[in-house]
Amino acid sequence: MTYPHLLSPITLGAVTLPNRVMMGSMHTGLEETGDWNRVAEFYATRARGGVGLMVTGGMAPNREGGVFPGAAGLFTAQDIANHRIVTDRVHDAGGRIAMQILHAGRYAYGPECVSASAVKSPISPFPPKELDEEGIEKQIADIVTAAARAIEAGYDGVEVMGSEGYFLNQFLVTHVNRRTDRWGGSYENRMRLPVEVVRRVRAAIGDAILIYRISLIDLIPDGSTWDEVVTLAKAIEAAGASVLNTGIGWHEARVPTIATSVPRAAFAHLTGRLRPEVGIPVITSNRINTPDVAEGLLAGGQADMVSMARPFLADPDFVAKAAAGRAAQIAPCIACNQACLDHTFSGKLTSCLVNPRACHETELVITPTDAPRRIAVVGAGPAGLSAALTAAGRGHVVALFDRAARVGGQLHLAASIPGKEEFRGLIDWFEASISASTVELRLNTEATPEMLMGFDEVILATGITPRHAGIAGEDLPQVLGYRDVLRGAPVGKRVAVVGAGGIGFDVAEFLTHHGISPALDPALWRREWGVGDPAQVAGGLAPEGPQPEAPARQVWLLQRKPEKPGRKLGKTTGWIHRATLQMKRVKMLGGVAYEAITPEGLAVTLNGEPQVLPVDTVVICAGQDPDRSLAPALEAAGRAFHIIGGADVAAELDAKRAIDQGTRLAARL
Ligand SMILES: Cc1cc2nc3c(=O)[nH]c(=O)nc-3n(C[C@H](O)[C@H](O)[C@H](O)COP(=O)(O)O)c2cc1C
Ligand code: SF4
Repeated sequence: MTYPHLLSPITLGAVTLPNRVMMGSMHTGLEETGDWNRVAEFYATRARGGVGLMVTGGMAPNREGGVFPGAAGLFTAQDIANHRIVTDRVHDAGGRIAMQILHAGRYAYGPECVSASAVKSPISPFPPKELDEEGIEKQIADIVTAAARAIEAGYDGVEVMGSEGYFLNQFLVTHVNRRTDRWGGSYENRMRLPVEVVRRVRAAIGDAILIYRISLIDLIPDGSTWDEVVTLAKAIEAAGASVLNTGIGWHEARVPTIATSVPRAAFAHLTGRLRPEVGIPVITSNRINTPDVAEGLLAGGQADMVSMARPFLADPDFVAKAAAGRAAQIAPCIACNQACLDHTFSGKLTSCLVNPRACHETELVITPTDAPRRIAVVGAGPAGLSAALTAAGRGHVVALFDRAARVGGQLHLAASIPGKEEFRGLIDWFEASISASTVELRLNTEATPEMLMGFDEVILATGITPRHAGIAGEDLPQVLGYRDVLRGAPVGKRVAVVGAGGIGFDVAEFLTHHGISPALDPALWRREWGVGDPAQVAGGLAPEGPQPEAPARQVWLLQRKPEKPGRKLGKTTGWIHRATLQMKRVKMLGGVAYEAITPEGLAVTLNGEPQVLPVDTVVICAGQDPDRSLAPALEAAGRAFHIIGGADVAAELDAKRAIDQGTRLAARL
């Protein structure tokens, strides 16, 4: 496929971009490391990959507006000099970059946070201080100063963050803005702050690019109406913005907006609705992760540009590969959030499950080898595939063995879960990358110790074997392993899932679901999560609330630990899995002592009370053990080997760790 729309130039103010792809803003934590060479290399790598325009992660305009204490910003001459390292490197690489200014308002983590009114956010422990007239003036002045400094530091423009429920967004809605002065009350008054900010930023930055990120749908009660969004967009255009980028949902919204279970381009129709209302270009965003989807949106008139944020963590060369007819080799963002947003929210540096080099460009350096060796990799799951591809890319001679007929290992199980279909894209990418590489792929082949003897290095990536739960009656026919279930074994109507880790949750989602996956059907997904039309109801939440499909089965999700199931799920996605299972009326129970599986069901003791759960099927998700069955024979033959992935640590299936470990091992062989 070719991408004539995506790869056509567009002019924003004084700057002409070579294509219509923008890397959306992502706070990575890199700036806070103080290693500016590393920051510069992160962006320069993506500039070299051909992206039209990049936006930095949100920079604080002042201390009170930082998302967390110590959030980076342009406060001193040294800060400006540091950012200059980044912009110089990006420009040398032929790229363009704008700096996002993000004032967090009541989302700022700290007692100094400020907002329109003293209305605490449900996701922050800190009630904000209500700003007085002088305080508002100070906030505007600080944002304008940050913009002017960004230009001084060499940025091609700025993005003013006006969505996701941050400071400027907070002034727009009566829910947070209870003021009666000229900054509150009528919509004209409530939008005064963002419009004034844009007007003064424009005056401060000359003809540089000015992006305004506008919230198209707040997904909170009493959010903006569609008429208000359009009114604001027109006023922002008149105030001097070059382009409107779109934001979706406040952070406190209880609707997922970027998770993998959100359909691709689920909100692009709203950008399409805004586009004819304004004269400046509009950018669409969220869950767009392939050039085909992006091209389709532009060709269909939904937007003038496409923002992709996480896809540029997964593959810095997205645009270059699309342009070169190598789209199948673009490492896909599977929207898992495991190494990006989950890291951000745990105070760790952002990276990417698919691409461990993301934000580690200066540290995880993969160079050609000057001593090519023969390397055998056993197991074509994520660990083995990553090791094989990295080693072959460096010039080693690699053979990759797997007893299965396809590469992917446990990724196939993940891909079978409704809402995790993106994993198929990851398998496809591995397959395309292996066939474009020099790796000798030996599928349907059970590697034996004898076969491995002639190699210089042996890597065991043989994965896991599921563990038994140790419950009496586990050998009865109604007891199944999770692998059998996910591969399609018949299951009854009332099911106990034993073990409520990530796999237990996945299995419960699989078992309660029937019909098409909502992730593949935007209308179904919107109904399931209660997303309405912002033109009908302020904020865009359907008045009738979420309307999930009836569950296919009654499921009990059980764990021994006496805590609420799901504690260990991803920081930013755990709530989505819990909410999904609640909608499917799954009974999630902790503190369960398993007594026995009998023809009548599963006998347990719960809160000291013995009882029998009347289930016809029991699915065991009790963890897994490393499969190192080849190790003893190799050891006996005196053959050294490396162990990676689940074969190394099998506590929880962890593709992020597997890919990272495989890549890092092969980078140093
Ligand atoms: C790790 C991470 C950090 C982010 N930080 C910001 C930010 O600082 N400012 C912002 O406007 N959006 C931020 N976002 C949101 C992205 O710009 C984007 O809207 C979102 O990831 C959905 O787009 P995507 O599916 O293309 O990734 C962040 C997203 C991620 C994953
Ligand atoms: S960690 Fe997952 S969501 Fe984040 S960029 Fe990588 S693939 Fe995408």
